[in-house]
Amino acid sequence: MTRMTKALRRYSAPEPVRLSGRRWPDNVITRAPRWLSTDLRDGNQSLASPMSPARKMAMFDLLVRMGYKEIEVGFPVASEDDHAFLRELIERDLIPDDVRVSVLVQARDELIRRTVESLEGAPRATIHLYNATSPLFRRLVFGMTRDECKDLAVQGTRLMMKYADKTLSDCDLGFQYSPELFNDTELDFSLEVCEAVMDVWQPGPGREIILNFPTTVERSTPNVFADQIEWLDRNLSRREHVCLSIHPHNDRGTGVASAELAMMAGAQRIEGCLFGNGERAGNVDLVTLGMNLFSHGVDPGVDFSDLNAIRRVVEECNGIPVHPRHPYGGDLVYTSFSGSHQDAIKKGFDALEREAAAHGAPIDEMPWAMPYLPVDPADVGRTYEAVVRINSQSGKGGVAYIMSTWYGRHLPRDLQIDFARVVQRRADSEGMEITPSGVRELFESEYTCPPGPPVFGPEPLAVELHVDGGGFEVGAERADALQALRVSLADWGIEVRAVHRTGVGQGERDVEAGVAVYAECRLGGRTHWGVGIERDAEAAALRAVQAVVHRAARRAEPTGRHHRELGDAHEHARPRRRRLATTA
Ligand SMILES: CC(=O)SCCNC(=O)CCNC(=O)[C@H](O)C(C)(C)COP(=O)(O)OP(=O)(O)OC[C@H]1O[C@@H](n2cnc3c(N)ncnc32)[C@H](O)[C@@H]1OP(=O)(O)O
Ligand SMILES: CC(C)C(=O)C(=O)O
Repeated sequence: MTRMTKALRRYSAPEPVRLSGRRWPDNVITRAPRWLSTDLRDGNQSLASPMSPARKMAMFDLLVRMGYKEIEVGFPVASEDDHAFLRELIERDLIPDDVRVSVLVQARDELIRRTVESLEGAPRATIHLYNATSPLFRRLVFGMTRDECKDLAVQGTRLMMKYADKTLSDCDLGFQYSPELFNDTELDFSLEVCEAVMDVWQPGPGREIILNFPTTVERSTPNVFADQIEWLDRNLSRREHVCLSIHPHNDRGTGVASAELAMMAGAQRIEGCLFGNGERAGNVDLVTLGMNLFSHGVDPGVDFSDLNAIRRVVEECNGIPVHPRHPYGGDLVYTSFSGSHQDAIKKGFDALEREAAAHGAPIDEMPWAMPYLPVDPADVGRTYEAVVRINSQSGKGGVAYIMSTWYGRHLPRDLQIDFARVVQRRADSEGMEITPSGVRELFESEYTCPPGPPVFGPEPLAVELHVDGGGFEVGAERADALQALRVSLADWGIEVRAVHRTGVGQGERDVEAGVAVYAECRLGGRTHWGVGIERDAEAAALRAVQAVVHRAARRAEPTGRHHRELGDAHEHARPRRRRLATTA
């Protein structure tokens, strides 16, 4: 018996909710909830080194820039830093008119008094009061009965209102109450406490109450939380004056799912942190939630269009790196290494370009239907550069993608296959990723030839292929020239099987303009590819064939067997009827 098997009997699943005729499974999320960022409170309190005032300010600025309208800025009685930060926001008038800050406090007289005082001068703010309500906490932490526990919340609310009456008469004051450990609390008791709190606060027209239900430690599957929220949604009195808020944690890794199902069940507001910072496995991740909405065409009401910059600020403020696989924002989430994924992505981008051209519309206005990419990286400020990266798992699609997107080289299919083998050999031998510039260098060393006549065999092959003068006739049309080239090369035992001509210069990194000719030739009994890129098609074609000869020579060089091949190839290359043109 392993240690874990033995330990199994220590755990049990929480009770499911008995809810008949549940409605949430049929609901669809069609609009964004109200968001509250608790980066500066729950997020901050989970850090080994809580944020300095400067880091807090950077986080606050970011949240405001992104469009968050409700921001929990701290627990003012927790630390001098929290208090000072709140005072700075108020005294320097740094809270935009459409932003409401909130502060958290326990249901303890002295702490409530000081919290209310810390808000003095704020034009608008929300006080967030909490106490734990679950049976475990009632027994273990507070030693209280249900009634005493309810009374703690009721007294806390009364005290908050009493102090606020004195100190915050000019403040547009909001109130939020959270039964901490809601998900572990008997539903009827959560309701009883909330109703008692509402009896004190008296929500009504123009006087909302935010009732916030946390999965303080996530312990159930998300459907159970959704059932709990639907049950509240059905049973809370004064429902139209209640903002039903949730505060999911992520202990089981299902914080986002819990939040989404709870929205379907009636939650109107969500509290969380950017990139899921927060206690233990984090608060629910506001980036993923917002981007999930976006990916369904629902406006999240928050701007993620420069996700890299957002991530940098968050990493800096929290001192915690965002995982490379973090949904939407991680370094690797728009990147594919594996061949079949790359092939599908390349085909997807090719189709998108074709469809955009057919509609005469820019690509970024076309519907997004891309294999393996749930959203367009460009929509969150990412480039396509990292979409495909090359290692030993890659295939021809990926290699072709790099060559076309980065360098504007649109390789014919058979050359893609040929080059993918070359890349695969290199990736296998080096056992690591090959960068795009590495791919290009490999391509050039394989398929292009250095300037000057090609070296072929022990003696230089005295061939320089000229377009005009002596070698072969060049017609007025490019096609004629290529045809002439084809005929003439046949004289040399070089069979040009296919010549592909494309423009170059559409790559992200390569603005070289001109014509690329990809020549597939038979020489010495083997197929060789060569590439020429020149200003005009004829020159490029000649350069391509020259590259073929060069490559054939290189491939024939190293071994005895290859030397024999070289001899054969040399033989094959001797002119049978006429020379094209020779250098001295
Ligand atoms: C799930 C959450 O994230 S809740 C927010 C948690 N965040 C924080 O705790 C960070 C800020 N907290 C602090 O800085 C400190 O805890 C303070 C300043 C609030 C209080 O500090 P202290 O009074 O020194 O001590 P401490 O936190 O240990 O207090 C625990 C006491 O508060 C009581 N308590 C805890 N939570 C609450 C609450 N919500 N309402 C009323 N009493 C509470 C406990 O029962 C305990 O009482 P006891 O001393 O009679 O046993
Ligand atoms: C104070 C409450 C909302 C909380 O942070 C939690 O329960 O996680």
